[in-house]
Formats: sequence, C-alpha cells, structure tokens
Amino acid sequence: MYVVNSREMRAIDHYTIEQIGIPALVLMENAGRAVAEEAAKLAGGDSRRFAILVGKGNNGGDGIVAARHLMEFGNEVKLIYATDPATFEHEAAIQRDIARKLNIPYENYSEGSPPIPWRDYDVIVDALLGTGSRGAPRAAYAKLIDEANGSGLPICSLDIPSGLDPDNGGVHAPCIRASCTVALAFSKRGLEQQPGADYAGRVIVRAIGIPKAAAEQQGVHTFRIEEPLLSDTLGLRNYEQRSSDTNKGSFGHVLVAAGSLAMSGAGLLCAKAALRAGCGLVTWALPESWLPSIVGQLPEIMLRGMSDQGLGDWSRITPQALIELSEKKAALVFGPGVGRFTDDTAWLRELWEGTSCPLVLDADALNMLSGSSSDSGSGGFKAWPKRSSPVILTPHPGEMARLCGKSVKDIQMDRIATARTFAEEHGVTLVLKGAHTVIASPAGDVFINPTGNAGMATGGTGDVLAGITASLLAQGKTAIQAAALGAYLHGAAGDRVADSRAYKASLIASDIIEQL
Ligand SMILES: NC(=O)C1=CN([C@@H]2O[C@H](COP(=O)(O)OP(=O)(O)OC[C@H]3O[C@@H](n4cnc5c(N)ncnc54)[C@H](OP(=O)(O)O)[C@@H]3O)[C@@H](O)[C@H]2O)[C@H](O)CC1
Ligand SMILES: [K+]
Repeated sequence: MYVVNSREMRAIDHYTIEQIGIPALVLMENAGRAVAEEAAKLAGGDSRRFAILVGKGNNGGDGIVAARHLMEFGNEVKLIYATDPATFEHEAAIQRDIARKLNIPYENYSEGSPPIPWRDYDVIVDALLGTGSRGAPRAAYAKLIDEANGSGLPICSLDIPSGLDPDNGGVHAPCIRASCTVALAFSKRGLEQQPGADYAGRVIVRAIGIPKAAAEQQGVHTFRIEEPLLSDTLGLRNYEQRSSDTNKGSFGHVLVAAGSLAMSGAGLLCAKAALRAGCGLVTWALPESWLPSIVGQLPEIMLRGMSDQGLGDWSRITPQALIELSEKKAALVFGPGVGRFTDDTAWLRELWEGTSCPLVLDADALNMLSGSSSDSGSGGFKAWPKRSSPVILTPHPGEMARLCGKSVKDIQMDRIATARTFAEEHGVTLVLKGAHTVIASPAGDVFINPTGNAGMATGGTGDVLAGITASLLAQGKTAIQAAALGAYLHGAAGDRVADSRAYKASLIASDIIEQL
C-alpha cells in the first residue's frame, strides 16, 4: 500500500482532478461517505449523537459531507465550525451551503466560546485539519482539540488527527488523540511513524475514487508492507512455496560470524534464527576458546572455531580466516555480540573488500562502520570500494545516529527520510529498526513494516532479525526482499508470541524464533 506525504497527496489530487477529470466534489463526496461509515461503526449502534469538528479547508468540507451521511443513517449530528463558515471557500463553501439548506444544526466556535457540553454527544468526528495543516494548531482549533481530548469520547479523525505533522509523524501541541483515523485514498507518512501512529489509533484506509495509477504516475515510492505488497511490489509471490524435489543444498548456506565470551548468546540466537528462517545449512564461526561450551546446544548447526589466542573475542581472529570460510557461503552475517577491538574498522574493511558473499552487518559491525565515518577526511565508508554483492545494514536508532553523526532525536524525527537518504547515498539496503521499522533500498524505495510490538524491545531480538535476514538472502531473495520480508516475519512472529501470552512484555528473543 502506498504511503504519501502532503506534497505527493496534493500532486495526486491535482492529477486526478485535472488530468483524469474526476471532479473534486466527487472525491469529497466519496471521502465524507467513507468517513461516515467508519464513524458509525465506531459509534456501534443506531441513533447516536455526533459532534463534527469542522475546519476551513477541504478536510472540513469532507467533515460536512460525513455529517450529511451520518444524518441520513438516522443519527443526530451537529457541526462545530472552528472558523467562521462565512469565510469558507471552494468545495468547503459548497458543502456549508448544502448543510444549511438541509438544516443540519451547527454552531460557530471561537476562542471565547464556553466549553462544549460533551455529554450531549457519543462520538466526535475530527475534521479540523488534514494534509494542508501547517505547524501547531492555532486559536480556536487548539482550544477545540484540547476540549475534544478531554471529553473522554471516542474520536474518529478524518485523514489525519488534527495537530499531527502529516509528513514525519511528529505531533504538535495539542494534537487529537483518535480512536481511529480514516485515511483517504492512501496512508500518510505521519500515520506510519511514531508518535503519530499512536495518536492516530486504528488506521483505516478508504478508497475515494483516486486511482492507484495516480500514485504511480506521481512517482510515490514509499509503501506499507502487507501481504499483497509482498507479492505484487516486492515480487515475493508464494514466498513459502518450495518444489518437493529439493535438498538442503538448494536453500543456501549461511555463515554466522558472531558472539564473544561475554556475549555468546548473540551468536546462538542469530544462528538459530537463520536456521528457522529456512536456509539449508548454518555454520557458526566463533572464537575457538569457548566453542566447547556450545557443543551440543545446537545439534543442527555446524560450529567453526576461529583461532583467538585464548582471548575468547575477535581481536586476534584475522579477517582473512573469515574471508576463506565465507567462500561458497550464500550469505554472511557479521556483528552480533562481537564487541569492539583495536583497528576493527580496518578489519571490517578487509572483510568488506575480501569476501564476495552478500553481507548482513549488525550491532558492533555497524559501530565499526561508524568508526570509518568519524575518521575525518576519509569520506567514511561511502568511500570504500563498491561491492558487487549486496550489503544489508540493520541499525537501531542509536546505531543509526552514530552512522550518520546525528542525535537519536534527529534520526527519529523523520525515519523515512533518514533511511532513504542513507541507503541511496551509501548504496546499501538499510533496515532502521524500532516501532514501524523502515526498510530502504539503494534505489530509493522505502517499505514500512507494520508488524511487531513493544514487547520486542528486549535483548537479542536484533540478533534474531539479522539471522532471519541473512537466511532469506541465502535462499536467493534480493537484498530488499530479504530485508523487507525479514522484518515483516520477525514482527509477525513477535505478534504471535504476544497474543499467546498472559503478559505481553514477557516476550524474549528465543520466543520469536520458535514462532517463526
Ligand atoms: N483536494 C481534494 O481533492 C481532496 C482533499 N481531501 C481532503 O482535503 C484535505 C486537505 O485539504 P486542504 O484544504 O489542503 O487542507 P486542510 O483542510 O488540512 O487545511 C486547510 C486550511 O487550514 C488552515 N490551517 C493550516 N494549518 C493550520 C493550523 N496549524 N492551525 C489553524 N489553521 C490551519 C490553513 O488556512 P490559513 O488561511 O489559516 O492558512 C489551510 O488553508 C485532506 O486531508 C482531505 O481531508 C479529500 O480527501 C477529497 C479530495
Ligand atoms: K483531521
């Protein structure tokens, strides 16, 4: 499903109206009708009382149409205008006039108005501000939003919660806290990123007559992952189907280079997850001095002790040894639990240049890359030679901040833009983890993952994701397919765990592997 920003939505509206010839009033009618249906569902019954909060633009126009349909459905409605309706223009003015002729009750609300008697209503429809909203809600809009949030009533937001930044998911003060949001035609970036996603409640995308081809025509290349998208846009039709005439050699051999004495679990989780995600074989390369303690724990996984001079870490293991081991492997995941060591950035560069294996770099490997970026004058790892096989980076916001030389706050402010820019500039596939993981390809496509839950914010889940992703790569998926499907399955497995437990926060990383 397409996810648009306000500029793209304006261009799509314009194209639909001017080039295709669907009149704006038709789109508005469809929008208002769709919202009326969803708001009626939210109210859950007949003859409910709706307060429709109306702003001066097209969002308000949609709200007036919704009021008309809600009234036709047999409900009581009242329009509460946040701006003097005499000042309305274009389609919103036409809807205002229709509402007057139909004697739809209304009141003009201003900063000086007394509080609305909310006990007279069952549901609020928020049609104050949509994709034309700029900055924090002003004057009567702000007061009305505060009042609505304080009313305790369920709120159905039209297109976006008023007060939300439609483009980056930031929320202004105040911002409507909706029970549900009916996004018109396409989802909006602000609904797919935190904290906006929390303020939007359940997001329902409703068609209003704008053809999908209009988004394609306008070059929208941000998507929310869902099953149809996996098959159509990502080319992963029947991704689970396998020919019966196969053997373990058909599904790729993953090399996991991970873990040190203090963090052996990271390697264990990563290797196990890789195997569960369907590759044929997994070899786990680990410092040889603690290999004996692992023997017997993972009967399906091959172990390879790397000469570590008894230190238990990666500081004495040579990149050359790993490069040799990576020959004939279908994917190499490096980083989980390896720790940092002297000259590790140069070490990683040797691996980068020496292996032809598709790479998944996670955890400490990302910090090694950041070391390269902070090496002033070197141009960072952007200046490293281009690889012929793909690289997938899987940073959490902290690691991403180090990679970009920015603060976590800056990264989280616009995760979509950050991930896209980085992937394009560095020619890598990037998985920016966190709520609504963002996956960006070097070509500039961005996929937002809807699966997963807060219980997954626990040690080891990142190691599991890295293992799953490498496993999918080894099975012949492209980098963007492996990254997007990996994040989707990882979250879906996490959701299954959460659903099966009395206490959702009890989830641990191993549970995810078992639910794959
Ligand atoms: N165009 C179409 O065919 C369709 C659009 N749909 C709906 O339209 C909105 C977007 O409508 P738009 O009119 O562009 O914008 P808004 O309704 O969001 O806001 C318009 C005016 O509100 C004022 N404004 C902006 N920011 C603030 C603020 N922070 N506080 C107070 N007021 C604000 C501003 O007017 P000014 O004169 O004050 O500058 C805006 O002009 C979209 O979301 C859909 O709901 C339909 O989907 C049908 C098709
Ligand atoms: K709104």
